[in-house]
Amino acid sequence: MSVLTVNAGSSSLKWSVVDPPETLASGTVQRVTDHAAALRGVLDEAPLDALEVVAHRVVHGGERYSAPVRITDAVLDSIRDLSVLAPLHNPVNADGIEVAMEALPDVPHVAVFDTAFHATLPPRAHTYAVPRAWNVRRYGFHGTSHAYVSREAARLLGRDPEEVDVIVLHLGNGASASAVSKGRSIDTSMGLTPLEGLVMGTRSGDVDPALILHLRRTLNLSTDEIDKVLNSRSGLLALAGDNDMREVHRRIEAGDAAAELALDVYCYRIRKYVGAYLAALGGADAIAFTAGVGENDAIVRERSLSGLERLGIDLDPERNCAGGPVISSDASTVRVLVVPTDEELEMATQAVALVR
Ligand SMILES: Nc1ncnc2c1ncn2[C@@H]1O[C@H](COP(=O)(O)OP(=O)(O)O)[C@@H](O)[C@H]1O
Ligand SMILES: CC(=O)OP(=O)(O)O
Ligand SMILES: [Mg+2]
Repeated sequence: MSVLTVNAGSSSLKWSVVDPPETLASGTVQRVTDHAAALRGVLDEAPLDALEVVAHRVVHGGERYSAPVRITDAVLDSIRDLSVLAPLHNPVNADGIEVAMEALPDVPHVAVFDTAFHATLPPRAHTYAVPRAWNVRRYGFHGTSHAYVSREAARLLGRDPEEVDVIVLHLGNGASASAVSKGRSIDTSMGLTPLEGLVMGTRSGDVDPALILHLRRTLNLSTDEIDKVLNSRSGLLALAGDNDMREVHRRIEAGDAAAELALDVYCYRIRKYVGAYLAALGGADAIAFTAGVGENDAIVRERSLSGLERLGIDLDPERNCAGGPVISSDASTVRVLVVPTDEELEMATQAVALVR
């Protein structure tokens, strides 16, 4: 019995065939522009015998979905309706579902939502101080990854997830931080949409909300233009000229001052969220770095957490360069970890639990 997972991210299409906890095959199509075409290619090549279920990553589940759900036409409609709150993701997630359901009509298809793990946010963390009638709130994203990585972090500490407080730093093309207390997400940096919080490849993260008014009034930009700039042409891309952190480092080595500033802004934002979540949790047992940048980039990890010894955070430079799993010194009261995420395995496990 096996599960096909489809993870249509903002910059890539990741897939795997999993027989939990075993991954039988997997692949990534990078720099995807046409997710539907890319998925058709994957479906031609992936080993799909004895397929039991297809698990689809869906970024925004809105108010309605706080757990995985079997996909029906009505579910697909509501995923499309939520596109306005996740413009880089829900449309391609929905396209992927349509392609896969057409190609594999005889197996159940399950949506696993990025927002689900953050359904436990307390009101003080998910409420914006704006009129109630607007019916907006913080949802948070990358939840499948934050769930998996916070559990893995507890395992590395040799403790039960219910006993530990962990800060997870998911640094991919999209990036978010979360505060996970005793297995439950209590705060996270992305908000109503995946735009808020950390600096990302092409997204600004936190800005003064009045920036949008300022742009409308002074540059006369339309809502769609502002949306496009903040989501697709900001972040590292705007500051350094490239959204890939590896290229940012290459430019810094070549003496590029703009790239140096971009890295500085990126890491300083992470540092501020770590401070905020240490306070929210009342201290943490561990900080876990994950996703493309978090798992591979020792410089980002060092820049984000250096000089925090007074907060109990003491990185070991050699362990950090070696890539973990433990990268803090023995004196560090907060253990700093590198934990490779596995959204595919987590999605597959959740989908199997739903259909069996
Ligand atoms: N060795 C590396 N050093 C620094 N950054 C890296 C490295 N490898 C990958 N990355 C970064 O990781 C990002 C992709 O992360 P990933 O988690 O796969 O993102 P997504 O799921 O959003 O597509 C790339 O944009 C790149 O900047
Ligand atoms: C929610 C989100 O930003 O996802 P990704 O990092 O895959 O773009
Ligand atoms: Mg991702």
